[in-house]
This record gives sequence, structure tokens and C-alpha cells, in this order.
Amino acid sequence: MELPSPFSILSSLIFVIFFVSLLKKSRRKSKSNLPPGPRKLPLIGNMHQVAGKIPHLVLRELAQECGPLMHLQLGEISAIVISNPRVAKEVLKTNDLACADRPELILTTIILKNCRDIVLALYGDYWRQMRKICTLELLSANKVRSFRAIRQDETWQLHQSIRSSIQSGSLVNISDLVGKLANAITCRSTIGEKCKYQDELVECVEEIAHLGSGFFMADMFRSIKFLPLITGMKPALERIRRKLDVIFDYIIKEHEQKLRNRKEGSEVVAEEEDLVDVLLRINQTQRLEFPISSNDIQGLVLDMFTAGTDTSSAVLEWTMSELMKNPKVMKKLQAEVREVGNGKERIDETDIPRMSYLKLVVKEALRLHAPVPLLLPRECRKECEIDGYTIPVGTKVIVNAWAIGRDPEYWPNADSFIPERFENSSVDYTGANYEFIPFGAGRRMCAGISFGVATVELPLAQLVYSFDWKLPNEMKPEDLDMDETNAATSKRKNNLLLIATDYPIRSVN
Ligand code: HEM
Repeated sequence: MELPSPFSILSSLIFVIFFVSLLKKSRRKSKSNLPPGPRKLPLIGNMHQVAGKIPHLVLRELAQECGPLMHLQLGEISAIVISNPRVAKEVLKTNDLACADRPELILTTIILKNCRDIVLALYGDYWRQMRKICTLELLSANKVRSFRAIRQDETWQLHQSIRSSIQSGSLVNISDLVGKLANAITCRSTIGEKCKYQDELVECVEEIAHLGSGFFMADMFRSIKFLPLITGMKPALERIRRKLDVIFDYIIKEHEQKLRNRKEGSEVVAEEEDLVDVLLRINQTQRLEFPISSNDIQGLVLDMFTAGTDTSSAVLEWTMSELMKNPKVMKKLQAEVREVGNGKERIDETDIPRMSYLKLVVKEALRLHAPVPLLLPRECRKECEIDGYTIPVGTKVIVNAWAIGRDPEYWPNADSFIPERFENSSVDYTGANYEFIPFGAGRRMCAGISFGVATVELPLAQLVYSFDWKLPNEMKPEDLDMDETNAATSKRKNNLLLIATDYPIRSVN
């Protein structure tokens, strides 16, 4: 009798393993009770419906057909998408703990290879410790207040740039200016007054924000190990990683030197401490369960930049766009700010609490233009029941905060910019009202709300206080485009270019 060759034994074995795993998969499938979703193609699932499109827009369209809780297969990633406040509450409140992880991305594995952060960290003891440090120290109300002088100074520099545009007769590029403002405020608050690598760091952060959307092919087929290489994602991320090593080596050494130079026992002046100083001090003076290494400081600083700059500048950009489209709202806002400012040259942050309409305007802009339209993705760490469906461990959870903010069942005239809708209403963005979640909700909600809102309110007040604004080329308000970029942060596709004129500031009383 002829014995089978090793090759035929091996191929039979592979066939058996393949068959058994298919059988297992189909058994698992037949038991699964996943929500409905659009029809899936073999292998790619629903990727063709999302690829190349603006995710929050296309996901809302799909949800209109499939329902507020739908299942998508994005290559190898099984995901659920939540598109209304009722289901959002089930995820972010009832099942908050079960859905508190973040999915691992190619970006995380390369950029955060040697360090830990908060934004993308898995739920666990380290994340809990760092979140506590954020709440009590880094991003506490006191710490945010201590950066007031930085915000006022940068707002005044913004004012000066606009004045020089007026003098040279050129258009004001609002998009560009508010981007620079948010970067400068974050840079000075986080790593200090003068950092010789500021521009390089901002560049790296922009690339990271782009590659971190999670909608890249390499992230959807994690088992194909060579994909990140042939798509160019891995080399791009490794290049950024190398640049960051040089930048952070300099930043940390400079801060450690500053800490050593401080006289022992001398009191810490909050206004003089940037966030890296705070982290080094905490590490030195408190007995932390998980000491923060200088590598971890990289992760945290990157968080502040990626989470805090584009988001705040996007709110400013969209708010100014909406004000240009809604001249009556602009007039009402200017009247309020000019009354409170009452003839002085600069708006002070202490004036802001008296500007109640300004606060409504910012809220309305956040409702219509959630800067992180799909929040940050979560991942199911424990099987859970949502809206009667069983969501398995490992499922990616996407909450369409943008669609929720425009849900016509909850918001009359949902697509119109009407700040008055928030007047005498207790609805707020602090995570208790699931129809309005631009900062998310639950355990993983934004840790920098006060920082973000402070970065928006003062510059906005100064912009509408000192200047009157017009669209260029006799453009009518209704003709201003509101097209968006295809990125994790929703920004204008086209820069907002405006004509500014000096407003003759005078005392109202
Ligand atoms: C208007 C500006 C901002 C908006 C709209 C915003 C929005 C968000 C959103 C939607 C999330 C994810 C929430 C979730 O997954 O449920 C988030 C997370 C986060 N944000 Fe913000 N953010 C802003 C400004 C900032 C600033 C200025 C900082 C810090 C300087 C910051 C720090 C963080 C951190 C650390 C997280 C991660 C929280 C965690 O995973 O535990 N954010 N932000």
C-alpha cells in the first residue's frame, strides 16, 4: 500500500481545520443576535458603503434605512452604530462599563509603543489613575483658570493679526487663525512658553489625528500583517514616532532641569506650571500606584494636543460660519458682548460669565457641528444587551453624536441655527442629556471640557466685539458653503475667508 505523502497529509489537515473553523463560525453566527444592518459583501462587509465618504453623514443615511442601532461589518471589524439618544443612553449609561474599552489601532501600536496615554488606553487601573490625575490636577477647574493669562494673550495676538489684515486690505483667514490660536494655547499650557520644536510637534499631531480615524484599510484587516507596510501607514507612523522621540527627549530634559533648579521647599506658583511640570511634580511627590515614566508623559502630552487643538478650533470655525449665515444672531451676540465690554479695548475672561447669549451660541454650534462627530470609538469588553440585541466582546461601538444632535424627534427645526432653543432649558453638554453629547458621556467622556470651552469663548467674544464681519465678493449668507473635511475631527473643507472692519469701540452706558 502506498503511504500518503507529507504534503497530502498537511493539505488534508489544513482542509479539516478550515472546515471545522467554518463550522464553528457558522454555529456562532446562528446563535448571534446582532442588530440589523445594511447588506454585506463577502470579505469586505460594508466597507464599500463607508469608504471615501464622510463617515458621520453616510452612517446617518444608513441608519435611516436600518434603524438607530445597526450592525456593520468593516472588513474584519464587527461594529455597531448608535444614532439616536435613547440607544445612546443604553450604551453610555446602562452599559457604560461593558463598553468602556477603546479598540486597538495600528496607530496605537506604533505611536504608543513605549508609552501609555488616556485617550486610547484600555479601560483598567492605569487609565483610572490617569483619569483621576486629569480631573484633580491637569484639567481641573483651577488649573484651567491658571492658564487665563495665556488665553488672553493669545486672543490679543489673534486680534492683532486681524488688524494687520485690515491694514493691508486682505481677507481674514479665520480657519487658519483659529487653528494657530488653539495650537498656541495648548502648546503654552502643556509644554511651556518657549519650545523650540513647537511647529514640528504640531505637524506630528496633525498627521496622528489624520491616521487615527480607524477607517483605514490596515485597521480593518488586522490579520493581514503586511497591509500597514504596503499601504504606507506603518512607515508613515514610524517616521512620526522617530520625530517624536527627538522632540520629547528635549522637552522632558528641559522640564527636569527646571524642576531641579527650583529651590527645595519653594512654593509652586500655579500660573508658572505647565502640564509637563505638573506631571513631573506629581510623580516626584505622590506615591502613585503606576509611576509615570518620561515616556508616558509623551503619551499624555500627545493626548492634550490631539484631543484639544483641532476640536476647539473647529468649534470656533463653525461658530463663525453659522454667525455669517445667520446675521440676526450675529447682531444679537455683538450687542450683548459690546454691552458687557462697555468700551474697553480687550475682553477679559472675567467678563464671560455675564455673556449668556454667547454661551447659547456656543452650545448651538456644538449641537450642529459636534467636532468629534462619531465620538472616539469604544470597544465592548463584556458581552451586553443593547436594545434587545446581544453585543459580543470585541465589538466596536460607534456613537454618531452628529446625527443625534440633529435628530428631528428631539430637536424642532433640527438643521437650523437657533441658539434661543437653549434659553430656559436645562439641556447641557455635560453628559446627562443624551440628545446633546458633543463631549460624549459616561466614563470615557471628554476630560477637557472646561479647557476646551475656555479656549472657544474668549476668542469668540473678542472676534465679534472688536470687528464687524462681511462675506467676500458680495456673497449672500445662504451661499456660504458648509462642506466638511473627511477626518476624525469635523472641520470646514474650504477655509472661512472674511472681510473684517474695525468696530469703533465706545462705552454703551
Ligand atoms: C471643544 C473642544 C472639545 C471637544 C468637542 C471634545 C470632545 C471629546 C470627545 C467627543 C471625546 C470622546 C468621548 C467619548 O469617547 O465618549 C473626548 C475625549 C477626551 N478629551 Fe476632549 N474635547 C474637546 C477638548 C478637549 C481638550 C482641550 C482636552 C485637553 C486638553 C481634551 C481631553 C480629552 C481627553 C483626555 C479625552 C479622553 C477621555 C478618556 O478616554 O477617558 N478634550 N473629547
